[in-house]
Amino acid sequence: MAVAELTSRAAAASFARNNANSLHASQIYVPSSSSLSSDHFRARYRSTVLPKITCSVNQVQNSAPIQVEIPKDKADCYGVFCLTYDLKAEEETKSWKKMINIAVSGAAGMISNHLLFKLASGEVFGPDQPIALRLLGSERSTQALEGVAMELEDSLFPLLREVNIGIDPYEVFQDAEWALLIGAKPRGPGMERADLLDINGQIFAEQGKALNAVASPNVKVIVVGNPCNTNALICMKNAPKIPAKNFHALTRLDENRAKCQLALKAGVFYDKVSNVTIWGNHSTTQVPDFLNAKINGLPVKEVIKDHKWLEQEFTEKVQKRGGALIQKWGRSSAASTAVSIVDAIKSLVTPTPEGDWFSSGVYTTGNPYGIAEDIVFSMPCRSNGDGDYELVKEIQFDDYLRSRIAKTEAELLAEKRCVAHLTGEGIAYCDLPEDTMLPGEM
Ligand SMILES: NC(=O)C1=CN([C@@H]2O[C@H](COP(=O)(O)OP(=O)(O)OC[C@H]3O[C@@H](n4cnc5c(N)ncnc54)[C@H](OP(=O)(O)O)[C@@H]3O)[C@@H](O)[C@H]2O)C=CC1
Ligand SMILES: O=C([O-])CC(=O)C(=O)O
Repeated sequence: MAVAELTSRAAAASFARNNANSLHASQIYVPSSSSLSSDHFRARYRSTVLPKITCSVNQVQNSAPIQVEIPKDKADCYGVFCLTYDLKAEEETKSWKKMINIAVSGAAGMISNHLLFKLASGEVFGPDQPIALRLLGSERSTQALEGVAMELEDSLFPLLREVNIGIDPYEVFQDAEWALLIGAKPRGPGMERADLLDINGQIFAEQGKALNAVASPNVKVIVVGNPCNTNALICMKNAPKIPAKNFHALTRLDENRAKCQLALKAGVFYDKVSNVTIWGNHSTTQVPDFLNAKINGLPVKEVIKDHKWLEQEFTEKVQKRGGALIQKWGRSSAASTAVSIVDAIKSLVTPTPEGDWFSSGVYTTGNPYGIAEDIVFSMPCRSNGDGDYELVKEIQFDDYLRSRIAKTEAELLAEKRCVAHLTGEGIAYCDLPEDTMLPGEM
């Protein structure tokens, strides 16, 4: 075994951690690899001060032990990702953009298991955008997170340059430019919706504080964990340094579901359906808007003449699609949710096609539709591809759409009152209008 340069504590520490079982105590050898030449690699080590255990690393040829420090927790780089390639040293990577940091919570969960591999493949941010993944789990999922990191290692993604895993959001969210907040407690049998709001709200309050403290000041946050609108509001309220506009609740899955149903009814492929807005809450009060939606550039109501179907069957099908899927699959949508997260991010980093828009749960303050201020509500957005968005102004309303919007708005206002203790707005008072459901609970 030839000896790699052990100038890097991180590489040695990582190697030690990953190989501890197969090595003699206190004797750790670093494998030979041409790719470990000092010209092209330098090891990276998170600057966080961590509790340490030390072990010695022997170099085979001179056997002088090197003291390396192995962080006790998991908030450090993982395995092969401790090595950072000098991107400007190679012809094929010279033109790549600066690496971006993407934090993902619930990283050992089902949705993440699809999403992380899409992010790492380049499908989301493009083939010249190297990324670092910062994966947040909990005590429960520490082992599972390592498993995820191992699969990422074994996938040999050229664009994936760093993976950090950890259980402390103040470490994992460090310098995050995107935060995809997926981890949340599922509603258990007999659990009141108010209890779910409280338990998950606490998670998102904590994560908001952590983002505020350590993330990039312009971090874009997409909240997926349910109830995602109110979780996004809580997260935002606990992160006053981050622009409120940067917080999104994922309703893109609902938009995709609506497009699918409209395409099916009209007998066209999905790509002919555009301008679909989901209004309001990611719950069974959400409003899939068929008044403004188009098929082949024509108003949906001109193409689908069965307006009763639109008002009743279509609307209910979209609202309850998550539950229908759980009944078939035995678990909630994970792959299609991951796809919709990809769609949501791409909609922010690429210009919206002329005349079209996308749905996202965003902060209502200043909205042009007369929707109550200070909640997170799904609305039609456009982006010029810089990560930001604007609300679409040219929207029609009729009595049906207004009355449906009022219902989902009332639900979100009630949810907000229920989490006042987590948004810094006083004492919580829960008067949820009825026990409405998450899409997956039907
Ligand atoms: N907005 C949308 O369109 C959709 C939202 N969802 C929501 O996304 C979330 C994740 O779904 P999915 O990945 O399938 O779920 P999983 O149960 O597979 O994973 C979720 C992760 O959440 C974490 N978690 C569970 N309980 C708690 C808790 N008490 N405190 C903190 N974290 C917890 C777990 O991470 P760990 O063990 O590391 O703590 C777990 O890995 C759910 O809230 C789901 O309802 C789902 C589909 C669509
Ligand atoms: O309730 C859930 O976890 C599932 C969900 O949000 C959906 O499928 O839209």
